[in-house]
Amino acid sequence: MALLTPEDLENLSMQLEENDEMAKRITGLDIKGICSALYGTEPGSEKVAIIPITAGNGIISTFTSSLLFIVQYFGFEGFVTEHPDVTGYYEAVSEGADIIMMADDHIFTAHNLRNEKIVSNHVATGVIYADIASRFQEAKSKDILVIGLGRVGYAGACHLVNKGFNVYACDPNKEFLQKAVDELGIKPYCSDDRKKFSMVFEATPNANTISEGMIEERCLVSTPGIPCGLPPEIGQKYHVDLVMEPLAIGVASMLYSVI
Ligand SMILES: NCCC[C@@H](N)C(=O)NCCCC[C@H](N)C(=O)O
Repeated sequence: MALLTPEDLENLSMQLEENDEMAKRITGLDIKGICSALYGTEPGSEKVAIIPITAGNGIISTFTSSLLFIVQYFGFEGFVTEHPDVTGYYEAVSEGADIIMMADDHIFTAHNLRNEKIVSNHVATGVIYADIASRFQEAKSKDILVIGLGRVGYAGACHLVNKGFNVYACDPNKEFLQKAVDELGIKPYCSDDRKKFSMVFEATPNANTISEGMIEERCLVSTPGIPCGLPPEIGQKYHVDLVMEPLAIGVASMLYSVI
């Protein structure tokens, strides 16, 4: 899994506001509205503790401060613990945190101590980006393309199947693809079919995974992927609406899913 870098998190406020406006324009709902529709929840007085974690590759300089900005943007009270790791956990609980957020190099989690709900960033991110793709108001069918069936893509594909969409998917890993066919009943996407989509959920850590043979003239691409899977020239040529942001949309989904 590619780790975030401080460069990914630069101008987070501007990226979040631009994507919030884009989501509102093309789906009719802003990110808060999509999260509420997804989970049937609304923020209350939950207090969120964010704990820096030194394991593995260690602390990413702007990660916890970015999380604090995001938590507050979505209407929660939040604080970053003074200490990392176990000491930070003890501090968080002692300070009355309702929700704990922390990440090592493998799992980024939100855990609600009051209702015991817990979620990983992979699942929460896959679900919300897939949901955004499925809400394209100009879509003329329920056909939707999922590119990438790893932990994020699979969670998104599962959500779309449950919502009743015709899910086509592709992944270079044939085992990932077969698992999704067997367990979710998705249809393998083959570029030879020359089928075009107006809704694409892209969940790969690779650039340029979207080719022009895949997309309709009016199309929504929704992706948490870094780098972006949509080549800029194709985005311009097809007037693609792109929802892509490195951290905040997935974090909003995590928070609303555990309250
Ligand atoms: N959609 C967001 C996915 C984030 C994930 N790819 C990542 O970089 N995880 C590593 C975070 C490490 C944080 C560090 N331990 C800290 O606490 O600063």
